[in-house]
Amino acid sequence: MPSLIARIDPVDKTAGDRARAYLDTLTKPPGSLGTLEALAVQLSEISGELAPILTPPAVIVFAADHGVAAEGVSAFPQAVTAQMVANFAHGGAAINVFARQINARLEVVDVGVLGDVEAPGVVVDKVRRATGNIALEDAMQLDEVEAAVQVGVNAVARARDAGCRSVIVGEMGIANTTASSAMLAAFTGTPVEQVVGAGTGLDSRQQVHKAGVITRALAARAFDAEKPLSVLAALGGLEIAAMTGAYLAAAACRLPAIVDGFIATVAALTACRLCPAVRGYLVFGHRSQEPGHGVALEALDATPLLTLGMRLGEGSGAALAFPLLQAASAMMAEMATFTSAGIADKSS
Ligand SMILES: O=C(O)c1ccc[n+]([C@@H]2O[C@H](COP(=O)([O-])O)[C@@H](O)[C@H]2O)c1
Ligand SMILES: Cc1cc2nc[nH]c2cc1C
Repeated sequence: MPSLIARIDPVDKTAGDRARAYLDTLTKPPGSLGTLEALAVQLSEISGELAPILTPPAVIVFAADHGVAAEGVSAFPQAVTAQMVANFAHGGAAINVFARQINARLEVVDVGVLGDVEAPGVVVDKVRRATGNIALEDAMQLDEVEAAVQVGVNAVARARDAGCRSVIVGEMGIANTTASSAMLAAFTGTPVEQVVGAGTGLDSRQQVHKAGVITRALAARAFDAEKPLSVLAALGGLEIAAMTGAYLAAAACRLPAIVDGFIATVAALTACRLCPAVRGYLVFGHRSQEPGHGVALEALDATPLLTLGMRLGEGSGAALAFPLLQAASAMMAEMATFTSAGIADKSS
């Protein structure tokens, strides 16, 4: 991992300045395309180009189970993780639909599902079968964290080798909002009650129980909040570690990564704590309804593109945001300038 981190350069601010200047020559009042203009600048900073090609996008969904599911912290049984992996493989999940809409290369990676999934096309890269129950023991050993991070790095390498020019990372793992909330509380010191939510649909009484489990885990586990890998080992998840690796790898390849919801943003925060330069490569797709997402976004000083009241995961919100990135790049490539269109510029 140190060699991967050494390969991550800060984004190119000079290319961003060039993009900003070019934007003001296009046939529109300066700044009138709002967030799309900021997005175009960021895509130039990432790629070094005025109008980078972003297609095809890669959608990589990492799946894993969580021992803490035994504490009754999810509205759904643990078996749903494996069942949804089979659904991804057969093309029936929301992310399959949205990935098809944007012509993405979709890959599903089993980095730690408890059982064996008999389904075509799933990449089986199991580091272990589920994490330990964080209320009772560490989620993983440090060498398992490193192996799971590498699973994410390898998945991005496959996507790049297949010609992908942007990366969307998603996840599936029953109880992973518990692991994500615990990690976020550990990283930021935010009170547990402010980072706990319904996940797949807990009522308010069940959320109090979930907060109690997280509080116990935080008290019982040994970790150093300044060492992201130790936080992953004590409280995290195999898919969260793989997503962390995927964000690091996207940055090392100078590819934009679109961050999805709560779990994805906690993984993105983990990657940025490991290497702050990763932040410049991240575009935030949507704001999840999970309350901890706001805390995680604030920790990253991030404003998502869309607010759709979603809380699904799988990379779904990021996939829906992808056309906005395409629009930002296309506007740079295709819009006329004041000069080329013979339109009078703003009077001085
Ligand atoms: O992405 C989000 O913001 C999000 C918010 C709530 C739930 N999820 C999904 O729901 C699962 C975790 O919920 P839970 O209640 O089992 O912890 C997991 O598979 C996630 O993909 C995802
Ligand atoms: C059905 C279902 C689909 C999901 N996709 C991501 N997390 C999920 C959780 C459940 C329960």
